[in-house]
Amino acid sequence: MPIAMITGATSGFGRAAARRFAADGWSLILTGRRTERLEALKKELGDSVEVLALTLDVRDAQAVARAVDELPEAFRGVTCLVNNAGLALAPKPAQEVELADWHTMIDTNVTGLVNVTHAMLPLLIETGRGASIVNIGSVAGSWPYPGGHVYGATKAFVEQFGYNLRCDLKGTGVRVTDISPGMAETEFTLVRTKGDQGASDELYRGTTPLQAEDIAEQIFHVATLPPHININRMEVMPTRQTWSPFTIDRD
Ligand SMILES: NC(=O)C1=CN([C@@H]2O[C@H](COP(=O)(O)OP(=O)(O)OC[C@H]3O[C@@H](n4cnc5c(N)ncnc54)[C@H](OP(=O)(O)O)[C@@H]3O)[C@@H](O)[C@H]2O)C=CC1
Ligand SMILES: O=CCS(=O)(=O)O
Repeated sequence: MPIAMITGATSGFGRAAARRFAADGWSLILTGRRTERLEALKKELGDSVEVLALTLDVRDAQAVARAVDELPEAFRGVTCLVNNAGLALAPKPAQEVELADWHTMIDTNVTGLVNVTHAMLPLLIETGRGASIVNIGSVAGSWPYPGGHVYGATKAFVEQFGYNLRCDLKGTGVRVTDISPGMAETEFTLVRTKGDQGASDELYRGTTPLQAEDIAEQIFHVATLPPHININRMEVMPTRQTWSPFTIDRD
C-alpha cells in the first residue's frame, strides 16, 4: 500500500486527511506535537491501516532529520508528503503584534515546512513517479487583508517554494502542489486568537465555511491523480467567501 506522511495530523485538515487516506488503505506516518491526539488517531485508524505516530515539532530541524532517518524500513517508501502543520497568530494590526508571534509563524510555516521537505526529499525521489508533495498554503498568501501581515507572507513563501521545487525536481517524477484554502472551520481560529472560543464561533457564525473534510478530499485527489498530472496550485474558498474592494484613506 502507498504511504502518506502528514504533518499536523492532530487536528483540522491533517486529521481529516489521515482519515481520507486511510479510507483508501494508505499506510500513514502521522506527526504533530500532541502525543495523546496522535495515539487516539492511531487507535482509530490502526485496525484498518498501518500507522506510525511520531511526536514531532516541525520547527526542530534536528528532530525532524532524526525522525526521518530513523523511519522503519516499512515506512520509508513514502508516496505523498502533506506539509500541513502551520498556524496563524495575532489577528491585529502589525504595529500591535508581539515580535515573538511573528517568529512563531515563520518558524512553523516556513522553517518547519522547509525542515520536513529537506529531510523527506531523498525518500520521495527514491519513490519517483507518482510521488507528491502537497503543501498547504492559504488564500492569505495571495490576497492581503488587515491583520494578515506575517501569516500571509509565510504562505506566499510556501507557494513560491513549491514552484521552485518543481523546477529542481524535473525528471524525478515527484510532483508539488500548493493547496490554498480560504476560510475553514478547524481549530485554526482558536489557535490564532490564543484560545478565544467565542471569537472562533463568531467568525464561523451564520455562514458556511469549508470543513476539514473538504480540503482532505482535495489533498487526496491531488495525490492520487495519474502520475503525469501536476496541479501546481489549487485555491479553494467557501462559496460564501469572496474579496472586498480596495479601501481608501480619506481626509
Ligand atoms: N483553517 C483555515 O481557515 C485555513 C488553514 N490553513 C492552513 O492549514 C494548515 C492546517 O491548519 P488547520 O487544520 O486549519 O488548523 P488546526 O489548528 O486545526 O491544525 C493545525 C495543525 O498543525 C499542527 N502544528 C502546529 N504547529 C506545529 C509545530 N510546531 N509542529 C508540528 N505540528 C504543528 C497542529 O498540531 P499540534 O498542535 O499537535 O502540534 C495541528 O495538527 C495550516 O498550515 C494553516 O495555516 C490555510 C488556509 C485556511
Ligand atoms: O489561512 C487561513 C484563511 S484566512 O484566515 O487567511 O482567510
